Amino acid sequence: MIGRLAEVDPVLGELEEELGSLNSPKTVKPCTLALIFKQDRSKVLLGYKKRGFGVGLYNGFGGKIQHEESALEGAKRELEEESGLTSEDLVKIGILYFEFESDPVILTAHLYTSDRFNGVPVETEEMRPEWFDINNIPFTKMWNDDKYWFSFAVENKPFIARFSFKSDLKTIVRHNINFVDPQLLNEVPIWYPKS
Ligand SMILES: Nc1[nH]c(=O)nc2c1ncn2[C@H]1C[C@H](O)[C@@H](COP(=O)(O)OP(=O)(O)OP(=O)(O)O)O1
Repeated sequence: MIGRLAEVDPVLGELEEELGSLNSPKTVKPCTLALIFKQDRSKVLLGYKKRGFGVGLYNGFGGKIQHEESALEGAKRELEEESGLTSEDLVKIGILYFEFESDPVILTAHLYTSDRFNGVPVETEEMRPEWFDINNIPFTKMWNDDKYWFSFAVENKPFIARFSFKSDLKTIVRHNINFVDPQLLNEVPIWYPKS
C-alpha cells in the first residue's frame, strides 16, 4: 500500500515516492535478513559471509526474495539455505532500506527474528555460523548500520529504518529510524510498481 511510509515519516515518504515514480531511476532489491536467538535470548546466531555482498562480515542469514514468494517464504528459504536451520516462528520485526551513493538500487532488508528453530547450524558455501553472546556482538566486524538497530530486534521493538551509505559501503552519511506498529511491517510493499 503506497503512502503508508509517508504517514510514518517524511524521510520514508520521499523514498516511497521515488520507488513508485516513473521519473525516478530508483528501484528496489528486496532481501531478507533473519536473526536466530537461543530461547532465553542470551545468544544470537550470526553467519560469517564467505562470498558475495558483505563478504568478510558477520550478519544475519538472508538473500534476495524471489518474484513468486512472500518475504516470509524468502526468509525461511534463505535461512535454511545459508544456515541449515528451519523455523516456523519467524516474526517480522523491521524493514531496513539501504541506499548507496551513485547507485539507483535501494536494497531493502525484511528483518525477521525467532527463538524457536529446528536443526543444528551448518557451515555452507556462503556462511559460517557462529553463536555470539548477546552482550558481545561483533559490531566492528558487521555492517556499520547494525549497531544502530540491533538492540531493537533483540528487544522486539518493530521499526523501519533508512540508511544512506557512501560508495565505500562503510560510511553512513544519513540515517533515520522509526518505531512502528507491527502491522505496518506487513502492509509495506515488497516490490514497488512504477506507475
Ligand atoms: N547494510 C546492511 N546491513 C545488514 O545488516 N545487512 C545487510 C546490509 N546490506 C545487505 N545486507 C544483507 C541483506 C541480505 O540478507 C544480504 C544481501 O543479499 P544478497 O541477495 O545480495 O546476498 P547474496 O549475494 O548472498 O544473494 P543470494 O544469492 O540471494 O543469497 O545482505
